[in-house]
Amino acid sequence: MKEVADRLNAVADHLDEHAPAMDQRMVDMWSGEGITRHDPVTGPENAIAPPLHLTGKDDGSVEGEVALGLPYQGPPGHVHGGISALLLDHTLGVANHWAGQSGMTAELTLRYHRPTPLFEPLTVTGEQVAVDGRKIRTTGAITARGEVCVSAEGLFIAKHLPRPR
Ligand SMILES: CCCCC/C=C\C/C=C\C/C=C\C/C=C/CCCC(=O)SCCNC(=O)CCNC(=O)[C@H](O)C(C)(C)COP(=O)(O)OP(=O)(O)OC[C@H]1O[C@@H](n2cnc3c(N)ncnc32)[C@H](O)[C@@H]1OP(=O)(O)O
Repeated sequence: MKEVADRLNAVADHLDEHAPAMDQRMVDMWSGEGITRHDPVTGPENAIAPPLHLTGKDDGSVEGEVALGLPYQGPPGHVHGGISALLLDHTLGVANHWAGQSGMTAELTLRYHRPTPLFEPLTVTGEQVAVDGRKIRTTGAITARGEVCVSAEGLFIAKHLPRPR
C-alpha cells in the first residue's frame, strides 16, 4: 500500500504543478456551459460528485437518476442521510434555477421514510411550488423502486453571491 500511496502522491504533485492558480480555477468553474462543473452533486470535475445528471422537464420540475456506491454509505448497505440531504439541497436549487427564480437555502426540512439503498437506481426530483417576494418554496424526493425514501421541503431566499470573474 505504501508504494501505491507514493505513486498516487507523485501523480497528485505532478497535477498540482501544472494546474492553474486557485483563483483562475474558480473562474473556470463558473465560466458557463450551462452546468456548474465544480459542485459536489452534479459537477463532472468534482471527485465527490456521484455525479447526478438532472434534466429539466416541461412541467417545470427537474429529475435525475443515480446509483450510489460505497463512498456514500451510512447504515449498512444504505445511503448516508447527509448525502441524501446534499442531493436534495442541490436538486431543489437546480429546480429553482429551471423555474427561473433561484436563491440560497435558508431552511431544508427532510423526512426519511425508509432506508435509501446503495447500488440501486434512485430517482431524484425537485419542483418549485411557490414564490412570495424573496421567499421561494421548493419540494423534492428521492425514490427507489417507486417508493419514497426521503422527501424534502426547502425555503430559499432570493440572494446571489457574486461569481468570480
Ligand atoms: C435541469 C437543468 C437545469 C440546468 C442547470 C444549469 C445550470 C445550473 C446553474 C446554477 C446552479 C443552480 C443551482 C445550484 C444549486 C445550489 C444548491 C445549493 C444551495 C445552497 O447550498 S446555498 C448555501 C447554504 N445556504 C446559505 O449559506 C445561506 C446562508 N444564509 C444567508 O445568507 C441569509 O440568512 C439568507 C440569504 C438566507 C437570508 O438573509 P437576508 O439578509 O438576505 O434576508 P433576511 O434575513 O432579511 O430574510 C428575508 C426574509 O426571509 C426570512 N428568512 C430568512 N431566513 C429564514 C429562515 N432560515 N427561516 C425562515 N425564514 C427566513 C426572513 O424572516 C425574511 O422574511 P420577512 O421579509 O417576511 O420578514
